[in-house]
Amino acid sequence: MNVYVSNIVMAALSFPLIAFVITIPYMVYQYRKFGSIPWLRTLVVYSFVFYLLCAYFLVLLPLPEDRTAIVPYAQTPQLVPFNFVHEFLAETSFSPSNPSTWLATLRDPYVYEAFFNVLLLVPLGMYLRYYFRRTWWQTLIIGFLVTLSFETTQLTGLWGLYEHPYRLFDVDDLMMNTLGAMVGFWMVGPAMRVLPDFRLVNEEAREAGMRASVTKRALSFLLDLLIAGFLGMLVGFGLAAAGLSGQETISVWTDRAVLLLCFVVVPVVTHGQTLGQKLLRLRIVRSDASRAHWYQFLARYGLLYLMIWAPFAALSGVVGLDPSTSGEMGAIVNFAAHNQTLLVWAWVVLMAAWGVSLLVRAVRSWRLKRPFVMLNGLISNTRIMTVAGVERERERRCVLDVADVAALERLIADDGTPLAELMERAGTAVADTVRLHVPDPAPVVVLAGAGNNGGDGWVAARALAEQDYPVTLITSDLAERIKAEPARSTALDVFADTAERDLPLRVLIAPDADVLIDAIDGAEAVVDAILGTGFAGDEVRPPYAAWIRAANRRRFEGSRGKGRGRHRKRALERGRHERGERRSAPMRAKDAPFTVAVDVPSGLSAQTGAAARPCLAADMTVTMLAYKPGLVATETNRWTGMVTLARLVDTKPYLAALGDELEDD
Ligand SMILES: NC(=O)C1=CN([C@@H]2O[C@H](COP(=O)(O)OP(=O)(O)OC[C@H]3O[C@@H](n4cnc5c(N)ncnc54)[C@H](OP(=O)(O)O)[C@@H]3O)[C@@H](O)[C@H]2O)[C@H](O)CC1
Ligand SMILES: [K+]
Repeated sequence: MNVYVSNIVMAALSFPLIAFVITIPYMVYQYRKFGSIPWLRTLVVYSFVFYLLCAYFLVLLPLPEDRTAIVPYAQTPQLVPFNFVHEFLAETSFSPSNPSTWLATLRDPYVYEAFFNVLLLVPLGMYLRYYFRRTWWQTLIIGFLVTLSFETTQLTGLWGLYEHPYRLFDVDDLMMNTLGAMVGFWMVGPAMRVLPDFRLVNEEAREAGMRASVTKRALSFLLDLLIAGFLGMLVGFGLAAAGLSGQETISVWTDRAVLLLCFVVVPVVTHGQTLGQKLLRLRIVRSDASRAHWYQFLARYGLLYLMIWAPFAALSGVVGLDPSTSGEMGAIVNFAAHNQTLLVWAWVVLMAAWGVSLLVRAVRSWRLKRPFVMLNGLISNTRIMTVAGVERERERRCVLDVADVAALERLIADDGTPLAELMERAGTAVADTVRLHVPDPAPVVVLAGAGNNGGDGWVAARALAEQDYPVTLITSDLAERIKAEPARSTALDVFADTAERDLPLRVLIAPDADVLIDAIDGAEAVVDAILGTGFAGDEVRPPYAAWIRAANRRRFEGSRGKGRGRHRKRALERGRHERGERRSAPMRAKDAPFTVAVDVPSGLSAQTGAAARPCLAADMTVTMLAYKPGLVATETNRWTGMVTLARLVDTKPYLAALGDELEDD
């Protein structure tokens, strides 16, 4: 027993070192893959590393005294399955019918070793299922391979490091370890219902990763300094080889050249990325996310260089250091040494001003939830954004009026991609969004209007049903009575497909209020494909108004089946959240379904952003082809939730043509 404990202590002692070594690569990998690093993931990954360390130490330690040691019992592999049961029965007085022998059994080495062998890989099975999302058979194979690696390491004497096996290769160990992995796999199953789902954690991390956090920027700067330091070292070797190593001025200027290369020349070549930023998918841009000029990189990093070194150099002058000892900033130091009183004051004032500005910028960024802006960024009019953030910002700047979107659609159709195909892609994009937020098949309600926005809804409904999501599509009329094209043919197509392929998709035509509310109450996701860019007026007509009210009620009040009925009824009568009379947006209910609006939330004018009565409140809006003016105004955020763009096609060439057309007009 003591051996187990001491091995775990050994693992705990070596863990900080391992953690230190893996942290930078881990952060770089996570930032590249997800953009941000949730604490939960770090906890899980580091605990997994610690567990592996414990497992290997338990299996491999203690090592024999010397390389040639022969451990007699370990020389012949034990290949008889269940040998430990025979040995146990042969050597003890255990009798199943005699309870007084049971307790002694637990203290028997054969029993507790088998127990520990099972226990050893229980966590592995848990991690494999919960974090790595492996199936049972993959867990079985991985569990077996891991235990095989333990046993072969023992058999080969740490892969040849020792001349003889120092522990017994035992098939019973293989079996018990693998069993342990499977026990872990089954045990974690029920817990996964309450544990956070890592697919959603990843999704949130991706969203949060759109921002260039302070940590991410600091890490990229650290990487750049490491790269510059390494290059500086190489140059140093070069200088030494050329016999120039002793010359201070040369080394000062080569250091500066290396910094210039890393922080100015490289960004010029890569259009705004130092190597560290490239690694972490960051980019230096102007404050409006447009491309920065070479002199801005120079200003940004030149200022930073001065901000880091000048105060120290000036201070050393002020405190009377010998200019010749302070190296590269000698001139400043020299000047400072001769104007001490003046400089002491100038220095104090500047530092105080800098401190105050730092505080102001920090409070501003915290209150407005905006990234922290560095002083050198402010002066050079540059900032660091994530590559994805730059992309999104640029997309959001390319806003098209609703009439222009229609013109764009025509251009695309004339070029050979018909509207029906665009509808197919639009609906698929919506279904993909639902699947990202509700990763396992669960009931979905699609509210489909009679226009082409509804057509997108029909496509999304089929795409989800194809992935085994039980879908209820609510429509106001029979598919054949839909007037808009290609919505009509698409709906007919989906209808026929559903019957033919027996998809889990039921269509409710003009359901009454109770049926509608029941369907929405049972849904994990709601797709709002009622009204899109074709909506007009400041009131939504029936039956859509009732659909929107039902979806909003479920979103803000929770499901009807879950108590608080009277309270909810009153709230519904007041209907304040629909009329937008509340100053602040109402709280989303905890159990609200994920609500995604197709193109624009129903009731919101895509052109002006004005909300009609009622207007649907979504968690996310997937808008097609281009952002519309009504979606980018911050006030509409409470209806749209986060807005993402589904490009459907590469719109760049068409946008250029459209631009020419608009100019001609
Ligand atoms: N942009 C693209 O690339 C694509 C967009 N698609 C989708 O199509 C819609 C636009 O479709 P459209 O048919 O032009 O219009 P809508 O479906 O948004 O709306 C038309 C229906 O709305 C009814 N309506 C209008 N005002 C009201 C109101 N105040 N109350 C109730 N109902 C209203 C209207 O009924 P009418 O009786 O007035 O005719 C129509 O039934 C776009 O948003 C995208 O989602 C395609 O997928 C292709 C690609
Ligand atoms: K909609």
